[in-house]
Amino acid sequence: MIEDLSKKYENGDGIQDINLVVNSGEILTLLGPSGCGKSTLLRSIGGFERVTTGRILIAEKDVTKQPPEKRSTIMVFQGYNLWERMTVFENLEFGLKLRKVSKSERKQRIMEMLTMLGIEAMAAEYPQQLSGGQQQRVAIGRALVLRPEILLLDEPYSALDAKIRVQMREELKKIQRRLQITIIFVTHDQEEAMMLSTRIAVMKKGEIVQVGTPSEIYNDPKDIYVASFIGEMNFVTADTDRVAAFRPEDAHITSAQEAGENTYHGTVQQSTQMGHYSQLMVKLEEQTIVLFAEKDAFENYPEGTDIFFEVKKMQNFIKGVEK
Ligand SMILES: Nc1ncnc2c1ncn2[C@@H]1O[C@H](COP(=O)(O)OP(=O)(O)OP(=O)(O)O)[C@@H](O)[C@H]1O
Repeated sequence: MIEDLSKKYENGDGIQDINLVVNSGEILTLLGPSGCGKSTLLRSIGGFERVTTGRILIAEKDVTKQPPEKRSTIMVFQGYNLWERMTVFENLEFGLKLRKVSKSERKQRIMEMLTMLGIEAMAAEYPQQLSGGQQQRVAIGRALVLRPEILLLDEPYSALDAKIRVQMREELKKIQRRLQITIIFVTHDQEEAMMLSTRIAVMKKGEIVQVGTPSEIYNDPKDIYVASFIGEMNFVTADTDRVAAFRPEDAHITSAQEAGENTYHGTVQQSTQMGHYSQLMVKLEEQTIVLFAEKDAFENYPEGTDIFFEVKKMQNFIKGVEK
C-alpha cells in the first residue's frame, strides 16, 4: 500500500500525491509516457529512492525507510544487469549464497527455476552466449529464485523484438499464476499493459490519474488523457467546454438512406487493408477520424468516397483536463 507518496528530485521533477493499493497476487502495471514517473515510483517501492513524503507498507509493515535488501521486493532493472563473468547457474546462485541457503537447496531451487523458465540446458553458459529473450529469463529467474513477495519489473521487454515480447508476456503470466506472486510492471506500451495486467495505473506528470482493470480503463476512461493514451479514440464535436468521443469499433458504416440521429458524414481520405480488417481515415468538417471495417471494405471505400457512419457509443469528456 502506498500512502501520499512523493519523491522530488533536486530539479523539481518526480512524483507526487501517489495513493495506491496493490492487491496480493495481481499484476499491476504502471503505464504512462516517458518521463511521467513510472520508474521513480517503482524504484521507491523497491527501496532505491529515498522518498520525500509518504509511506510504503508491505503486508501492513512500514518499509519506507528500509533498504532494498530488507524488503520483500526484488527489482529487475531495464538492462537486466546480469553478471557477465558468472554462468547462468552462478547468476541465480549468488543471492541464495548471500542468504546462506544450503548448497543442496540452492541447487534444487535453481534447477527448478531454470526448468520452469525453459532454460535448464543453459545453466553452464555465460550471459553473452544467450539470446535477448534468454537473458531476460535469467534476470527474472535470478529475482524469483529468492522468492520475493513482490516482483518489480521495469520495462523488462523493451530490448526484445515484437514476437518475443508477446511470448515473454504469456510466459510471465503463467509463472505469476503458478507462483501466486504479486508483480508491479512498468511499461509505456498500452498494448502490453492491456495484455498483462490484472489492473492498470495510468500515470501523467508524476501522478496516478486512473486505476482500474484493462476493460474499465478502456471502456470508461476518466478523461481525455486516458482515453487517448489507451487504444484509438476519435474526438468529434466540441462545444465550448465538452468533447465527444468514440472508439473506432463503436461506429459502423451506414448509408444516406439509413442515416439516423448519431450518423456522421465525411469523405474517405485514406483506405488501408490492415490484415484482418480495413482501416479508413475519414475527414469530417474539422477533424479526421479513424474507422475500422471488415477486411475487404477498403475496396468499397477508396479515397475520395463519401461515407456515412453511425456511432453506437459516444462518450463525453470535459475539455482542458488533459493539460
Ligand atoms: N535521478 C534523477 N534526478 C533528477 N531527475 C530525475 C531522476 N530520475 C528521473 N528524473 C526525472 O523525473 C521524472 C520522472 O522520471 P522517471 O524515470 O520516473 O519516468 P518514467 O515514466 O519511468 O520514464 P522513462 O520510461 O523514460 O524512464 C522525469 O522528468 C525525469 O527526468
